[in-house]
Amino acid sequence: MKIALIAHDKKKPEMVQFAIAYESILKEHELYSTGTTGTRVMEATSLQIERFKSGPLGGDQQIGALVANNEMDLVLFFRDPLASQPHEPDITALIRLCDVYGIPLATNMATGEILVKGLGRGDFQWRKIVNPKVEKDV
Ligand SMILES: O=C(CO)COP(=O)(O)O
Repeated sequence: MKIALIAHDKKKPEMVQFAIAYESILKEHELYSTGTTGTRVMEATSLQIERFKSGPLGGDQQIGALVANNEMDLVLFFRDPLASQPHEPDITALIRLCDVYGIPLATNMATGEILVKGLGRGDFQWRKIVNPKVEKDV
């Protein structure tokens, strides 16, 4: 499974704690992130993450392109709803693409925990049907 980790600045500490707590599940999967989020998570865990550009420089759009190509199975995007972002259109576009393609998306840690626990239980088997590129056991 391919999983994207993205967090706005105020939510990065939560994302790091989340990645530490669920490292044993996350390490079984291919991880992607926007630039700074990936750096923070890799500093705090032994997870290997393919980092894209920072969000304001196009990272959300790069992840959106994977969603549009059916090459992303889960997006964990801990948004900051209390700060305006210079790249708000990119954020909206990524969330929209997840809905267009029916990709599971968590925009806060509470939902992220439910999805990752489901991932650990094998609840994402259906992605193998809609995405033949998913070969590993999920
Ligand atoms: O801005 C972001 C998502 O919209 C996150 O980008 P960074 O991980 O580079 O901070």
